[in-house]
Amino acid sequence: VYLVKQVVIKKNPAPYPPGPRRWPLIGNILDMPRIKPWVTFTEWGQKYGDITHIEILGQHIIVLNSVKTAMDMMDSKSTVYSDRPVIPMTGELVGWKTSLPLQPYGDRFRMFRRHFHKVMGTCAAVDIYNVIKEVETHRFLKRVLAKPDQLQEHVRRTVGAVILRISHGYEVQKNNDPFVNLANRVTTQASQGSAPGAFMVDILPFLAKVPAWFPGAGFKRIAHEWRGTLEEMVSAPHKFVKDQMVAGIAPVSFTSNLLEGSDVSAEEEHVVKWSALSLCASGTDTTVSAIYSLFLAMTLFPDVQKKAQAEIDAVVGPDRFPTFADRDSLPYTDALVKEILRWHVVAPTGFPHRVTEDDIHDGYYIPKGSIVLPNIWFMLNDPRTYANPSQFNPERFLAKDGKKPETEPRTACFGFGRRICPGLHLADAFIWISTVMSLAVFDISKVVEHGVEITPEVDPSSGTSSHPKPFKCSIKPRSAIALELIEQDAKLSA
Ligand code: HEM
Repeated sequence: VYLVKQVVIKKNPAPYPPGPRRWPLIGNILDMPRIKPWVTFTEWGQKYGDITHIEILGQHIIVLNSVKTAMDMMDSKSTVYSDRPVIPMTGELVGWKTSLPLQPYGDRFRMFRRHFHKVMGTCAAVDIYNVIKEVETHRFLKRVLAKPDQLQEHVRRTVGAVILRISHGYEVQKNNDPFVNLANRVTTQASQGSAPGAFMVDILPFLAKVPAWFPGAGFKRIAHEWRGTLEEMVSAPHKFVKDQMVAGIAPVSFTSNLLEGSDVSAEEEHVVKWSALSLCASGTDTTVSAIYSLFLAMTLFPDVQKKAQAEIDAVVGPDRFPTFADRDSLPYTDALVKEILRWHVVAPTGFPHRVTEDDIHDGYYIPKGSIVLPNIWFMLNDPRTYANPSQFNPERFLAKDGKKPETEPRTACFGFGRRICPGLHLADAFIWISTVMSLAVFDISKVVEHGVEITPEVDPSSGTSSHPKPFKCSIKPRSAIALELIEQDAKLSA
């Protein structure tokens, strides 16, 4: 062992960052958490510091536990820290490697990012979609009023409707819309498939060669089924746009915008198709999780709800819905949205970046090919940054009595560097309008069953996007005027 150590130390230009003890051959394979990985990553952070290193069968994995380190690596050295790893299950077997989230860093990646930047790269660019969000959120409130016990389905349907309208100009007409259902299936499967440690083939890639009938190769059958769903989601809505364009009735959308013009090459069309898919897939599950967590927080923290409602009542009054034009006048509600993004961390371990060159960071050796995982959950629950991080307290984001607001969660929750979430302006606006319109007209509270008040459990799921555990809550109109507002027509005028 001593001799081996000598060789390693000689070969490497610096030591690896500290981490759990590695075993011969298997390295840290037994240390890699499969469930709620952010809990273990946080323990590592406390034990080894902000940069932890593990190795699994020669694959170096670096876990980061502070925003500063994540920025220093993935922002400041973004040319080296912006690739994506090869993910055997989701990327190769299911086929996601063609989409933006798994696109290798390079020219095609830049083509994808240009598309996103054009359509949603600034607050002003996403303003165009505000009317869609307001109208669809109004429709959401109507559905919640009719069937409050189906909250999660209503959130999924609404987010799916807005995203599909933006990506393909498709207006969801009725319950059980085929494209919304398809999009939901695709994103759920992707989230399950890409959770760190969920599939053994991601740790032992040679398993990909095992035939599907082989005992233990159930993952291959799953991959085959998921690939079919993915391919349908890439082509079916795209065909819808093209048919509409031929008929001259296509509304402006991400896809129609990028397909317009006489000569779009086959390669360009391919990227447009997959860009729109990336938008739908990455934008739906994440936003659903955030909006659902808003209802969980409001069930658990009635005082916060009352404060936000008091602010909305004072600024907007009871006779109309709040709109985006009111945002600057509603600082507490704005702080509430920040606290939602901090308290329920939608992407607790971010999305892995891959290092394309050897690097020495803070005196530690980060070899080429390392996978970097930011522990975003801890970054947003770090007591060095947030006072009483487990407490739900929007006021932390308001300046008060000479005290500065605490750090914006958006510095971490949307990821880092050149891979930062390209949908962040859209997501932020969407969560804000859902919050403000819902609280304007509804009281959300705990349900009472057989005389007993049920307190929902806070138990977020594992997965690339983490969801609150399904819960029951009571959702009732706040007043007769609120009921009237909800029941008004919700027409799409844009
Ligand atoms: C609450 C909502 C959302 C959260 C918390 C979130 C978070 C994230 C995170 C953490 C990443 C990984 C960044 C990195 O690699 O460092 C990401 C990537 C991405 N997000 Fe989001 N996101 C949200 C909503 C959206 C929306 C609405 C869209 C599209 C409209 C979207 C599109 C994407 C895409 C395409 C990527 C891949 C970017 C790339 O690989 O270059 N996201 N998001």
